[in-house]
Amino acid sequence: MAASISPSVIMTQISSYMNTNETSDALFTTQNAYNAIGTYKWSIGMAIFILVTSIQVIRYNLKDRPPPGLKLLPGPMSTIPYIGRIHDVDPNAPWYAMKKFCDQYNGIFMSTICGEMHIWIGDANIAYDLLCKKARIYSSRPMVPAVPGSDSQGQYLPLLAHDDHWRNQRKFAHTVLTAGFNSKYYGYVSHEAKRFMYKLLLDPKDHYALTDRFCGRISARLGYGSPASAAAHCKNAGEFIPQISPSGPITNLLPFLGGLPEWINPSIRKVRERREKEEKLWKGLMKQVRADMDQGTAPISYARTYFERKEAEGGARTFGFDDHEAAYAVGMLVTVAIFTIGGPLYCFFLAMVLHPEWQQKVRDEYDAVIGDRVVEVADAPTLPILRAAIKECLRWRPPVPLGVPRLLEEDDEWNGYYLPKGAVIHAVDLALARNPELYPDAETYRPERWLEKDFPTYKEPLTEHPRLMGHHGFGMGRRMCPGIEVTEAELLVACGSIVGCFELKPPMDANGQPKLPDSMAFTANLIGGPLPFEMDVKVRSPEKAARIKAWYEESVADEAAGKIGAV
Ligand code: HEM
Repeated sequence: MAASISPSVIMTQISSYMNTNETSDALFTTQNAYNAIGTYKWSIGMAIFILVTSIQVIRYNLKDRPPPGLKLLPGPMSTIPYIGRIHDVDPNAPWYAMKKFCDQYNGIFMSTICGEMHIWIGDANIAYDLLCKKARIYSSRPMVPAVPGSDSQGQYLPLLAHDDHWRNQRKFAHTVLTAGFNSKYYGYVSHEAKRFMYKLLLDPKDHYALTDRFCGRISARLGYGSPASAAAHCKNAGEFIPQISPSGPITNLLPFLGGLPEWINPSIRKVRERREKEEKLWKGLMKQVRADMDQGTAPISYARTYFERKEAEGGARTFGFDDHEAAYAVGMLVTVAIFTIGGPLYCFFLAMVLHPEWQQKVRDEYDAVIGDRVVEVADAPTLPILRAAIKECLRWRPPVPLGVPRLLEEDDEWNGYYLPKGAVIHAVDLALARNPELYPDAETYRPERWLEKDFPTYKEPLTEHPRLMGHHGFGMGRRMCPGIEVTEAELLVACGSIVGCFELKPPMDANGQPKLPDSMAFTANLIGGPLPFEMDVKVRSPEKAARIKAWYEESVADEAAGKIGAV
């Protein structure tokens, strides 16, 4: 996604880029033929850089002029023309500055980043006016500069332009996710929660990695019917998300560097290598599912659904795509569900450590309603306190604080302002989540805002509300997130079961004082979550520990008996 720029991000990245020795190590030690280039490589590199920059600056000065009668949106002055505003934006959390500017400019402002216009929306009504009412022209995505062809090669659904690849993949996602929802995700979620708790019991300090792996295993099961690829998917997801983030490769900040050879811009090589590995992984898994289907042993999965539909249609282009695109459609759904759910799940643990009073309320509800078993997806209506504690995490620390960027496909006008074709549009979720009228005391974690009548966000009946569906954190209009229900299911089961069986506390320092985690220490990625923090995870009683062990053994036996995913 085209990147938001920040002053220090650019300076830090440029300096680390200029200092890297990677180029010389990789290519210039053994091949004499390159010696001459080696000697002048920085001169050549600088010459190319200056040439490309000059062309960009000229183009920038000629485009985006408003037609008569219209004006450009207001926005902060650029400290360095063309590059964009480059001070007072924290490179590790640019969303705070963007939220501040949204407030300063009454909910919408523009900035220029490397000659490209970015429009930032921090008001839900304006976002609705543009992204929903004018969905025809506001539903595309810009290419991620560091991932060439991200919008056009029929690969990554969330990044595709508003085209037939997107329509086909979106339909596929809707089909498999709805089937999963209707079948309560085939029991995969509670099945994996038993393993998660057992592993936590054995190794309570490993909570960060276990959280990631829990999401990866469910995702791999849903995608391919087996958790075997979970580790490979977690690794790929962990490398993919920085590569599409402003804080990732330098190309996302200075897109014209994407045109340079790999020896000048080594980040291009890293992206290429990850994509090659990912393609091999995803195509290999599709072959495996096909082979398991031939043996009659393939559990239900997105991949099996694709092949079954293809067979039923006599081998035609099912969902409008070939096997190559099908591999991407499945692989991307598996990948995206790891970091999107993993971040809020870990954020829930953070909130529980910082707010023991809410941890106790969630636990009391578990004791009263669930008693002595793992939470199931079907328990949702009876657990409003748990749902409120989860939803408040997504509002308090939005996992996609800048939204996922859109690309404006035609020139537009809004309230006398000119919004040019090609502008990158961001609905800044952090700003929406801090609306003081909707969310009084917005900076504070207060799940009661979803449970008590005197809050503007309260909704009845509590058997249904609060729920994640309809929350602005999942976007809006045609590109709204299709993964909301599976998110609800995984968070409900994992958060409820873990607080029901364990106590989550801050560790004590040498003076016996609690070492509270930093509630603001989050990843710098476009879609993120808390950085690993210290947390004591203690099982509530020896009886609970015995139950967790028994549940796990049952789950292993169920798996061995072929009961899991046997649809
Ligand atoms: C807390 C969890 C999640 C959050 C906060 C979240 C948020 C978002 C947001 C903000 C968007 C962009 C919407 C827009 O442009 O208006 C999006 C798109 C998307 N999400 Fe999620 N998401 C989550 C979980 C998931 C899961 C679990 C999946 C997969 C099953 C998923 C799959 C997708 C896909 C495929 C898109 C692209 C849709 C399109 O471009 O048409 N998300 N999500």
